[in-house]
Amino acid sequence: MELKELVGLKAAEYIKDGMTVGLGTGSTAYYFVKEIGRRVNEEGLKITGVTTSIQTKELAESLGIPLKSVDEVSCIDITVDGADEISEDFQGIKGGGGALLFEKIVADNSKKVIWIVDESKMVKHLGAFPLPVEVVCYGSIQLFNKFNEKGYNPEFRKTATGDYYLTDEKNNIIDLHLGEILDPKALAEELIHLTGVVEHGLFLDCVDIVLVGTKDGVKVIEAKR
Ligand SMILES: O=C[C@H](O)[C@H](O)[C@H](O)COP(=O)(O)O
Repeated sequence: MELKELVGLKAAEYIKDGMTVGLGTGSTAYYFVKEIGRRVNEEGLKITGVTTSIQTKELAESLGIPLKSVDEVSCIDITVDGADEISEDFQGIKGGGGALLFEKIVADNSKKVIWIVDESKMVKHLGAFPLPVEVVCYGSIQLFNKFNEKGYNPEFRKTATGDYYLTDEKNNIIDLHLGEILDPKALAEELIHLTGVVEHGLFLDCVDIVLVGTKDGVKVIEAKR
């Protein structure tokens, strides 16, 4: 079994009847959502899902998982999501799949957040993975130029056909190729205050449990935040 599938199945064990569950986005979260769908259909599991992207909404709908929007629930019991990088002190980069904005809104409204990754995502410092920054289209070239001046090595995310990538909220993404982020909190603070930046992919002090898929099985790590 693929490591991504292993952690997806393990995460589903945390989900119990009556819960409101944040359904993450990406190729790892896919296995979690599939398993929740299977349990809803085969075991009669009663949950309400809150999705983190149009992609996950379509998947969950196709599996018959009952859904509500984040604004229709009082809070979310557990959110299970993937991550692009997790540092030694459990800070994360997310948004490789472009879903960072909805993912952060859902995570911020969750009592417990679980990230599911394979061991290749566990790093010492964040930054080898390009940091996604979601920006409104108007003025995005000005922001790009600012990032360039700061030496952040920006790159507009493009589609396979060469068009500017658009998020579910119809914003652009600028990926910053930083190499190493030694002070993620300072960077997060700087980015979120730039006019035109909607959100960035630094997910700080956000996760409670990390499930890491290794060749020897799933490692369960309780993160302190
Ligand atoms: O925008 C996408 C999300 O943040 C994903 O959870 C993240 O990119 C990890 O995706 P994957 O499990 O496909 O590596």
